[in-house]
Amino acid sequence: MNRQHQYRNWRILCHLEPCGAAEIDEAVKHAKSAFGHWSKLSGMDRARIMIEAAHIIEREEIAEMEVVNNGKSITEARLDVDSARLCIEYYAGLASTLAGQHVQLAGGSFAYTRREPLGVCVGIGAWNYPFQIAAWKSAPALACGNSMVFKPSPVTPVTAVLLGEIFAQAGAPEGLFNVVQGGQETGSLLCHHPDVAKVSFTGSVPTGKKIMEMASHGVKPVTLELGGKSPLLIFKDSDLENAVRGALMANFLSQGQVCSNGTRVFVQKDVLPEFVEEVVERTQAIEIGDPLLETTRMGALVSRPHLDKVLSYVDQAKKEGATVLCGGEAFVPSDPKLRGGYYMTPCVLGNCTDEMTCVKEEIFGPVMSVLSFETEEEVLHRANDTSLGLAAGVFTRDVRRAHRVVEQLKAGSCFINNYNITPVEVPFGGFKMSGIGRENGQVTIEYYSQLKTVFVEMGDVDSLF
Ligand SMILES: NC(=O)c1ccc[n+]([C@@H]2O[C@H](COP(=O)([O-])OP(=O)(O)OC[C@H]3O[C@@H](n4cnc5c(N)ncnc54)[C@H](O)[C@@H]3O)[C@@H](O)[C@H]2O)c1
Ligand SMILES: C[N+](C)(C)CCCC=O
Repeated sequence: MNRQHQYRNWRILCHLEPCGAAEIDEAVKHAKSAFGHWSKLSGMDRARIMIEAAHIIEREEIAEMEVVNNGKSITEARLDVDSARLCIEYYAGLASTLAGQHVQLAGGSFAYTRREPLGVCVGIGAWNYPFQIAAWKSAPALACGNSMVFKPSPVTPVTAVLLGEIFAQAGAPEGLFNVVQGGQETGSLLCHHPDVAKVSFTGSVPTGKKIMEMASHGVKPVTLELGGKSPLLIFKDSDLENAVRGALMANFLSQGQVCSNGTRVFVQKDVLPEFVEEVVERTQAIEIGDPLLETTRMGALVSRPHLDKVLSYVDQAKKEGATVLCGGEAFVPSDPKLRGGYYMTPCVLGNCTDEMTCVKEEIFGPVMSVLSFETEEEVLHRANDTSLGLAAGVFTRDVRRAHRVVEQLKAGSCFINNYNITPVEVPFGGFKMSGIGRENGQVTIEYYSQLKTVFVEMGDVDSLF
């Protein structure tokens, strides 16, 4: 097929220029100036503006723009936007609770601690949850009194700009949340900028390592939310209906482009045939197509090169001996306006073994690898045999087994009898090479603030000299 014909339905959303050193300098300067004002406000005053931003998010139709930005279904985009809104509300609630400690010392002297903001924080986002990532980073940063310069992925540059407009509309001081566009060069300029106090990054492990290295030059703290190859353990005593639902949630949200996905599905041998039959039937029933339709459950992958990469993982799996139980092919929707879109049929791979590439590497697409196991000890060893540790899940009716297993799973987020839920009140982040620090939950306040200790002498100086 000639390329012109194949891609005739391409539409250009907008033209964006990557920001260079001068633009980055300007953005950081604005953020620094906003920080001066914002950091002096009370938590209650910061909260008021953040709550207003959350209300605007509720009123605006952002989800449709996210669909166009990323390709995911409107149903999922609405959930992502809602998670962004909830996150901003949650941290608005925490803004006025930030407090230090009072410590009594001898002779009436005392010390107290102050929780202070860091300054200008940089956020660098991945393309799979563009709006949500911008909110998950900016909400705790702003609640603590910081300002932010945010760089979305150049693949999905649109909706972070909307968030910037929303904060401004809500009454945030000019320069509080700035969006800069560009790829790795722009990101690198941000990490190296001397007036940047912290870098919070979401993306791949190789880029995460570079971010950490760049930040180390300025001894800047980093939050790294990186990749995963998470295990999902399904024991024979589990409620199989729920386990199948969980496996689908663990693999096919956002066209499988989810860091926390449980792509290594270990099923106890006794229930493997039943599980496979049910999971394949449900996977084949997933409605693929126009992501703006209410009935669609799987939209388009993010780009042509990414679709090609995911399909090549399926080919490689076949060559290495896995069985394609369903899907794994490029999909051409019947609607002519969608032809040339980056669709594929969700795939379940059977007969997988631990050495296969599909089981070892993060595919970041709708490809579930099913593996069989016999004992708890064996599956725990295999589940933990990876350098990554973002998430893990277990399905069982045995409550003692559930807690015993999660205690031994080496992952930052463990799910018992569910998968891929991320309430904003709960910390999220990885063990091992899946990252450093946490997003969401109270603990994230510690990643966007620093403690100052103040000693107060009530007597005379007891000098040794
Ligand atoms: N743990 C999490 O919360 C989480 C969430 C979403 C995605 N991810 C991971 O993200 C990856 C997919 O996203 P991606 O392809 O956008 O990742 P990526 O690492 O290619 O890019 C992420 C961001 O980093 C920027 N970047 C790239 N090189 C840079 C450099 N040298 N200096 C500064 N910035 C640079 C990119 O422009 C982009 O904004 C997957 O591995 C996935 O698991 C993790
Ligand atoms: C909301 N999810 C589906 C758990 C995704 C969290 C962010 C990771 O990519």
